[in-house]
Amino acid sequence: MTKQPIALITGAGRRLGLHMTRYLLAEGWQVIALSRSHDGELAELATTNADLSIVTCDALSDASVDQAIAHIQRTASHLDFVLHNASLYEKDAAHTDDACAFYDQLYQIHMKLPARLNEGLRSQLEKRVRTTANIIHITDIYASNPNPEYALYCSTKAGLENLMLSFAKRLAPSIRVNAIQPGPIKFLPEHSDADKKQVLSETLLPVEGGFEALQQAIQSILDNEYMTAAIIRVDGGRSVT
Ligand SMILES: NC(=O)C1=CN([C@@H]2O[C@H](COP(=O)(O)OP(=O)(O)OC[C@H]3O[C@@H](n4cnc5c(N)ncnc54)[C@H](OP(=O)(O)O)[C@@H]3O)[C@@H](O)[C@H]2O)C=CC1
Ligand SMILES: Nc1nc2c(c(=O)[nH]1)N=C([C@H](O)[C@@H](O)CO)CN2
Repeated sequence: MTKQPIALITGAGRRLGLHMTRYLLAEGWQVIALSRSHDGELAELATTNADLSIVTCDALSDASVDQAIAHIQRTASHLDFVLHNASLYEKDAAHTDDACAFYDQLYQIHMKLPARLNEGLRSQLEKRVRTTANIIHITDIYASNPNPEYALYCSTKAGLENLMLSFAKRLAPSIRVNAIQPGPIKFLPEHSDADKKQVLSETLLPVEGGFEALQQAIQSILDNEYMTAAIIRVDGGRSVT
């Protein structure tokens, strides 16, 4: 009897992470949702989905990450997919008084957490039920062409992309590792109308892509057994303007 595939999603509490949690559950996956809190829509979803388990994980706490990895090592018989989605997106100018602490946070969320999960859960990924296991690093078009207002964010997303290449080399052939570079997918509430207008004016397809656009790219990577160490842009053409 084939066992059910299991996915682990970081930052699953809202937006893309929550969207992908819902999508993979609907596709018949078990989902381990890493989140800083057990409340809101994710907790509500877990009350009606036996295939969804929530694991507390705050990238800013080594103890929290240690406990999350140990819990998954103890309880997950296998893993088929890890989606590194967790992220912090703030301007450097908002952190003139705490730039060092802010940089540390960006490193912990965008680089240290993914690297620790990839290494810490390697044996579960080797036991996958699918042909190959998959790890996808969600980076940003800004990893290749940074927005100087977000220099610290962009540099750690570039680091996340470089980590993808190393893990693709280290974990082949049983585990495939790829990156997706989103463009203007879904603005945050704090984006002003002027910000949104400016960004879309620089985008060949001048609309927000929506989480479904990323979902389709993720599914295409999962379905393609010949993809590893690839970087896929989903940006409405913004990166070429
Ligand atoms: N939205 C867009 O247009 C774009 C998005 N991207 C990338 O796509 C991915 C998804 O984007 P989006 O959904 O907008 O992301 P969000 O900005 O909404 O953040 C994603 C999640 O990161 C988690 N997170 C934040 N801080 C921490 C922390 N200290 N420890 C653990 N988790 C943390 C939160 O999960 P929780 O609350 O569950 O803890 C949050 O829901 C991100 O990696 C983002 O950088 C790239 C370019 C454009
Ligand atoms: N963690 C996040 N990273 C990014 C977001 C976001 O909402 N959360 N949004 C963007 C912008 O939409 C950008 O693509 C357009 O200005 C970038 N990264």
